[in-house]
Amino acid sequence: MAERHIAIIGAGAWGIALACAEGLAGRRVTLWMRSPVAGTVRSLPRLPQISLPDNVSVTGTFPLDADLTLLTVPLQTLRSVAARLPGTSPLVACCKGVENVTGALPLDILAETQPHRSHAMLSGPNFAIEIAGGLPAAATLAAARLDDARRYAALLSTPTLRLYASDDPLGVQIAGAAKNVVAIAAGIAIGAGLGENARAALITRSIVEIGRLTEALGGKAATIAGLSGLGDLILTCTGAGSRNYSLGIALGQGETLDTILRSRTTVAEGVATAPALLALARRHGVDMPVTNVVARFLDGGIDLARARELLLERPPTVE
Ligand SMILES: NC(=O)C1=CN([C@@H]2O[C@H](COP(=O)(O)OP(=O)(O)OC[C@H]3O[C@@H](n4cnc5c(N)ncnc54)[C@H](O)[C@@H]3O)[C@@H](O)[C@H]2O)C=CC1
Ligand SMILES: O=C(CO)COP(=O)(O)O
Repeated sequence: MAERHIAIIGAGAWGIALACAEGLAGRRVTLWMRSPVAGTVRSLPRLPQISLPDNVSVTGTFPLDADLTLLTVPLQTLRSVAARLPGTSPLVACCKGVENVTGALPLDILAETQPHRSHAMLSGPNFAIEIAGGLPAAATLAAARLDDARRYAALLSTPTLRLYASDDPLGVQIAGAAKNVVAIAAGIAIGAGLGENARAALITRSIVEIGRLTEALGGKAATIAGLSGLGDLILTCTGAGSRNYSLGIALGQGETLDTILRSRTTVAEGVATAPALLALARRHGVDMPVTNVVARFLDGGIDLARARELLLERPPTVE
């Protein structure tokens, strides 16, 4: 079989990690970054401890001839980057979130900016540093047509990164966006000293609200039990490496959002996604209590004491 060429757009932690995984699996990889690079670059600022495999080239020019193009820029910048992409290869969104201004999901943005190309979504419980280090992991590759999802999953799977195909891109996108918001809630619970029981309750109840929104938008609630839903909730709501969870912990300990954001250079997608996800749910008449508390707390509408009450004091209904 001819050598496969994978283009990766965005050289943050996730782009670097996927470049390592694909490069080590023997594929030719072109990793695009917005700041021009000179000469042969083997390590990049977001994961400085990682050395890129030889078959990964880093460039400031958009690649033209890839078999598949992965988009690994932060969700809020996806539209501006996708609109400039040349070529015809299928596009795989690897970013998680809801666009703040428009309420668009990743594949809505690709449909608007690149209407003539095929689109898919990759999402799952995957900390970049572990993927870059070749540790075993799994994720979901979803496309509207299962045949496409299978093809792209086969093209991208590696001996250590197992990709499962899905024909529910909507559910996978909602799950990937919502888990970052829930991770902030889980962090707040732990940071505020509410305990691990409280966190487990939050994670479990969030599955219900994410499933409700997914169904209301035409997706499958069962997707939320998979890698992009439950899998990523477990990782992000308990893993110390999560930026959303650690941001929540700092908030729960009383730090202000401004101070936390000023001390960081990496993206915590849940911050911009929380209000957009809540607005999306409201437009569809879906109640999302966990998302509601996170969005209101982040915008200063409620204080920590009220957030704690709201997270834990809803009258129990029927499970
Ligand atoms: N880091 C992780 O473990 C994982 C991240 N993701 C998702 O991948 C997406 C990217 O996250 P990370 O790579 O971790 O972020 P990061 O914070 O490490 O890096 C973001 C990168 O995007 C670049 N960037 C920012 N604005 C840009 C623009 N307008 N045009 C071009 N490039 C721009 C930055 O220079 C930086 O290199 C997010 O949606 C995140 O949720 C998904 C799975 C795992
Ligand atoms: O999406 C991720 C793991 O699947 C990364 O989570 P954070 O963005 O919270 O670090």
